[in-house]
Amino acid sequence: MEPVVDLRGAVALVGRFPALAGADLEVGPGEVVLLQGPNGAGKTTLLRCCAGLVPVVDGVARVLGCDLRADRRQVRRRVGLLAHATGLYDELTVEANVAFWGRAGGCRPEDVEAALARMGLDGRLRSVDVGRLSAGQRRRTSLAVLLARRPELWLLDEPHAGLDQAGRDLVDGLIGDASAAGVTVLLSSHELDRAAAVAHRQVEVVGGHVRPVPSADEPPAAPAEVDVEPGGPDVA
Ligand SMILES: Nc1ncnc2c1ncn2[C@@H]1O[C@H](COP(=O)(O)OP(=O)(O)OP(=O)(O)O)[C@@H](O)[C@H]1O
Repeated sequence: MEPVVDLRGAVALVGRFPALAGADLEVGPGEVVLLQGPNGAGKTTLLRCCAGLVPVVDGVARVLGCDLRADRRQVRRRVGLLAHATGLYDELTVEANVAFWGRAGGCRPEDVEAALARMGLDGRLRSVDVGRLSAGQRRRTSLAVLLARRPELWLLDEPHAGLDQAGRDLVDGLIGDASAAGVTVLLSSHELDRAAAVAHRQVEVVGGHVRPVPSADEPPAAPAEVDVEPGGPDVA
């Protein structure tokens, strides 16, 4: 089966800066993969790259079977990106935003209703303009948009940020349900304990490269073999 995300030596530019500098990552259907790594490492760029928003100039970059180097626009309808910038319209209500962005992604009216209910936005908040929402309520609205669009690949940039305890638990539940339904999830987070609990595996992004992170129950790597000259190693 073809991987959902298939990056091999992918180089992606942000402006003229190669924020992905030869990234390798393969993710299969239904997998939940956590991207960890320091500030500026390239996590957001990797997620945006998979959403078809960043030009890939070298290597292999295929997402959901689409060749991002040939045409990165075709993948956009099939993925859901939860980003720092919400893209929501301040002057529209929560419900109107979810309906607008949901329809742009081809969703049905019942998907909008189900998404609002799942995110706890089906009461008073549905009629409130997004410009009047708190940061956490906006985050919930963005998540409702993502749910309504029912994407095949979820790309979540710091999905727990700005949410209260109930909201964080809700996000974890959404990720678990999505994965159980065969949806693939890539998420970045600095809240490693919480995010690791919902992920099947973790990778580390450093300097625009991706490295595996061994799982806690994997045996530690064998020590590297060292060639020792007869007479023993030099001691400084
Ligand atoms: N608009 C831009 N122009 C130039 N360089 C940029 C731009 N946006 C990001 N970069 C650079 O690309 C690199 C990767 O940034 P990215 O936002 O992907 O990192 P990150 O791992 O998501 O960081 P954080 O944990 O702080 O969110 C950084 O070195 C950053 O300075």
